[in-house]
Amino acid sequence: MNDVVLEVEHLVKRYGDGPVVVDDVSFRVRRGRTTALVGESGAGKSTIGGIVTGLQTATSGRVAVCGEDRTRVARSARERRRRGAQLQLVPQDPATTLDRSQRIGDALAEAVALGGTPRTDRLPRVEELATQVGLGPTHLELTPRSLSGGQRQRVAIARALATSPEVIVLDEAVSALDVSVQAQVLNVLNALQRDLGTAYLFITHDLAVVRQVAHDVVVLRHGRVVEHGAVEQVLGDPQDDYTRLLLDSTPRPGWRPVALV
Ligand SMILES: Nc1ncnc2c1ncn2[C@@H]1O[C@H](COP(=O)(O)OP(=O)(O)OP(=O)(O)O)[C@@H](O)[C@H]1O
Repeated sequence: MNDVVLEVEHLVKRYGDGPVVVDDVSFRVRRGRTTALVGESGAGKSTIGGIVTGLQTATSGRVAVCGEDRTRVARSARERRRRGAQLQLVPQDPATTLDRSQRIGDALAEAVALGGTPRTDRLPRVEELATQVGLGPTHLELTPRSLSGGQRQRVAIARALATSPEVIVLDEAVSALDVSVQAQVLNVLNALQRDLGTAYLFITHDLAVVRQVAHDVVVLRHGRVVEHGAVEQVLGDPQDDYTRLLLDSTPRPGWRPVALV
């Protein structure tokens, strides 16, 4: 039971007076494991990610990280830092969170400092983080502008790792990358999980990605969980029509688009 690092229980979200967009969603993420949250556009995936990371508030329900309640917004900078040390976010587009004119080395040093690493240990820690995500010393001298999309995403992952969090939420973090770069970043994530035991909540619309990284999957439709379980079980023998539909619309080896006549 104590290997549960993220617990979401009966989560409900309405924006203002609008309709319910997250409807009684519950799931868990275990230490060193990956849970994927899948569903088509508008299913409520990013809303759940926003609530879990504290960027949005839930209408009702409960979120706990490492057994501590996170339903309320952090009240102080100290509390935000403490929470950040346990859970980090990697967004779809790191350009939105990386300072375009800041050297990568400085951006990582800032994250390391926020994580509480003593001054004398910061440079070695920055170098260690860069190595962990497959970036070299020359990359640390560059600004995000001079990096490729895949390299920028590695920087975002390194920054998320700076506080040695128990869980990282990745919101469509590889969706904008082409397939070969995507595979490289997914390999980095898998290796880090093996070495560090970090848990991931992987938000994606892409079932091919789910097969490559996730242990468990939660299928969402219109804000509700339609199916939930081990990836092999849910994708290998889907019980819900919507999961079958998602699977049928995912390109696989040998898949041929049906000609429209
Ligand atoms: N700030 C907001 N105000 C009002 N409605 C919102 C807001 N953000 C999201 N919604 C609505 O909530 C529903 C769920 O959106 P959400 O972005 O969580 O879905 P998603 O599964 O992440 O979709 P996508 O893959 O397209 O990002 C949608 O109907 C969306 O229009």
